Amino acid sequence: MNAAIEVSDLAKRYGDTAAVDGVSFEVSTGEFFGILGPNGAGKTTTLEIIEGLREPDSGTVSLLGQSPWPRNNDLAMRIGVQLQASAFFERLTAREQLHTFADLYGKSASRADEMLELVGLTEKAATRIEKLSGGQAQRLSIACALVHDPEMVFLDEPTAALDPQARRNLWDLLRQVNADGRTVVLTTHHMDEAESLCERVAIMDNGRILTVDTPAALVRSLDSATHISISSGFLSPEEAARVAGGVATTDDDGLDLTFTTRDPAAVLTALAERSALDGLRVQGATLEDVFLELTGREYRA
Ligand SMILES: Nc1ncnc2c1ncn2[C@@H]1O[C@H](COP(=O)(O)OP(=O)(O)OP(=O)(O)O)[C@@H](O)[C@H]1O
Repeated sequence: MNAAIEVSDLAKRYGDTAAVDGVSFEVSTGEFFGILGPNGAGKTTTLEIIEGLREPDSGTVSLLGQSPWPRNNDLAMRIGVQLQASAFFERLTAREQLHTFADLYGKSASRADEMLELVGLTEKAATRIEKLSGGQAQRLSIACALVHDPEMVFLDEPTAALDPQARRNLWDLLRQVNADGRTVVLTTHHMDEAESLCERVAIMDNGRILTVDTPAALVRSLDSATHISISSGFLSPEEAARVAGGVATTDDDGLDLTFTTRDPAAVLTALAERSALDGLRVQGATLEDVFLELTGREYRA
């Protein structure tokens, strides 16, 4: 594995708060890596230390083979950091904003326009920052992070405060950024975002990393049951018991008849044989179940 980032035993305190408390992980070149955790878990602090924006109390970071602290220009040219929309220059249009960033990095105006196109904002080029929607502003901030063609991009909660459609559009953009060969590291408190985008996820809570793996492996490691529901009223209790057939428990709340099983194929086959598939829903374990298993707490972002 060719590590783009190596983080070892990182720690950072703010007064009594151990914001980052012994964090270690590696990210390989070209990987889409996520740091997932609830508010205050320490994601932003970890990211800022890796980006070279904050000095750790202890521990080491190797970013593209170099130390990000104190800041050095070589690294600054090779990484892209998505700024919060509030960090934009005031009163500029989207195009002026991006041209200003391109200029700072010694890149051409045509490169800036290409980035505007990439993030789908060409039509909004002449719109002033304060008139952009939340999703458009987020996309512009991603364009700013990409304008100097960095090898690696850092995004801190890139889809916070977006509606579901805008989030999905942004996911497509981020997948494309990664497919273009860039290493992408993002923080998120959305389980579904981590599950959908990231090749590997570090689950963080109270300044510590609880586990790091692919979302699929994390969910598989739970060995948890699958819930299969159909609408109530299509099967008698006797038939439901036959479908369960000793491999499932049943629960009927008057709306849904739910089978909980570790052998979903058997239950689905028995339901299909009876043509009892009305309102079918199949729910496997999710990263939320992984968080619950690791912390004993429900996940609340
Ligand atoms: N500049 C600071 N001064 C004091 N405490 C801080 C500072 N920055 C962060 N903290 C505290 O450190 C802890 C970790 O914060 P951090 O912002 O890294 O978490 P996070 O996982 O990114 O959370 P969020 O999703 O809410 O941004 C929190 O308890 C926070 O209150």
